[in-house]
Amino acid sequence: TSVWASVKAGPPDAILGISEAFKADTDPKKINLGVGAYRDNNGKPYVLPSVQKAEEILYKEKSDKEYLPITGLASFDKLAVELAYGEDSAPIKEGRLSVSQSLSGTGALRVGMEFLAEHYGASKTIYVPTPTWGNHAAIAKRAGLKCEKYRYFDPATVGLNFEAMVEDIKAMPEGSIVLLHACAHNPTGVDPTQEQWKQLSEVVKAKKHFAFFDMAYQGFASGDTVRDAFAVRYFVEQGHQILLCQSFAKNLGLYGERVGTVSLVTASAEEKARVDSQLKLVIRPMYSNPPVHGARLVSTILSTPELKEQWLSEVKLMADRIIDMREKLYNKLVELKTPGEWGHIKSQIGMFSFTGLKPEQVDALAQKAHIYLTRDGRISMAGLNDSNVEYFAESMSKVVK
Ligand SMILES: Cc1ncc(COP(=O)(O)O)c(CN[C@@H](CCC(=O)O)C(=O)O)c1O
Repeated sequence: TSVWASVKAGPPDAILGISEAFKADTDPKKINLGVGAYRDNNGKPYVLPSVQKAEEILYKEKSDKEYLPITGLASFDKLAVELAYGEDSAPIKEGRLSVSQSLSGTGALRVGMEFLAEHYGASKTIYVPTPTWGNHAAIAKRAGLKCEKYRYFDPATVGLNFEAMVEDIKAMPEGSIVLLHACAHNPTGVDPTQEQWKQLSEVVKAKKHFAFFDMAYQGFASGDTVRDAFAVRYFVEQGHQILLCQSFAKNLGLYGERVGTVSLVTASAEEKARVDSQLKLVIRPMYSNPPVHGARLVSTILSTPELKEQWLSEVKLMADRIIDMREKLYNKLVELKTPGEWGHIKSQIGMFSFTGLKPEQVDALAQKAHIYLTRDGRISMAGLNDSNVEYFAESMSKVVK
């Protein structure tokens, strides 16, 4: 028999599998609201003009294709964490922020969790919100961490169950690892307020928990990269030694370039050096060193003032278009007298709206209306535009009635 005779067929990915089903559908009315990837008002992927300009600059530079260091392109690492933490962040100024380029956000999560599994003594359990991004638990498992949950979303109010979240964080064994979405929570689009983040910092500190931030959407929630980094910067100012996973997939449209960072706040430059050396020992046998092109693009943009300004206006344009689609979808659903309350579609922020649609309603939308979204009822708002939002609202209204 074949060497692989015993290999079982695995399930399609809950998110990326939706795109496969969408591609296979031949109906011209089809709409893909699955994968969290921005599309412009014509439904097309958007290569940011600032990225196109950086491509031209790089092309003229005719750089070589040599290996990067294990921790990536140094200029990219520096500029990326300055964007996240702020240029005047104490760990950066005091030379005690350990940072490595990563294979986008997923790679940062994997390296970060493997690092904790090996070096974080207080716990081998990471607590993730309910619900959370579909890949978090699988990454934790392969990284060697146990994955548990804390309450987060309240279906009754379609909002944050802050009291339950705090209660669960307080109930975790001291020193637990708490995964926090820095902004634009996926899949719910529901974030703590700045006031609530301050309370969360106190609760995490009181229990000596470890704050593990996933920031995949900086700039995408509010259109303002500083505002979206509030939680990360506040926790650092409050003295938490956080780990941060950063992605440039969405806010710079570099999905397939796989550009991100993983960073850890340490106590001193000497400790940073030891942490750096152990990060390298996790990365080297995993993928040795990261791809150079995307890092050069980001480094070019963030180090050229007019390009950075242009980029910031582009990320705000993307965020604003999504907010515009929230308004339009809400108005259409109300116009169609769709049973139920739909205000959450407007109040949620970031790429996604957690509609409240049930799995069987999601299946009906795929089968009858050729509209694809994840079975938890999440829709990627950027999949909507002025020419399909009415059709989507009508179809959604039908399955709800
Ligand atoms: C919270 C969160 N963390 C990390 C990532 C990883 O993104 P990278 O591309 O590795 O930087 C995503 C992407 N989630 C999107 C995109 C598709 C996917 O990878 O699932 C989504 O949920 O649709 C995410 O939503």
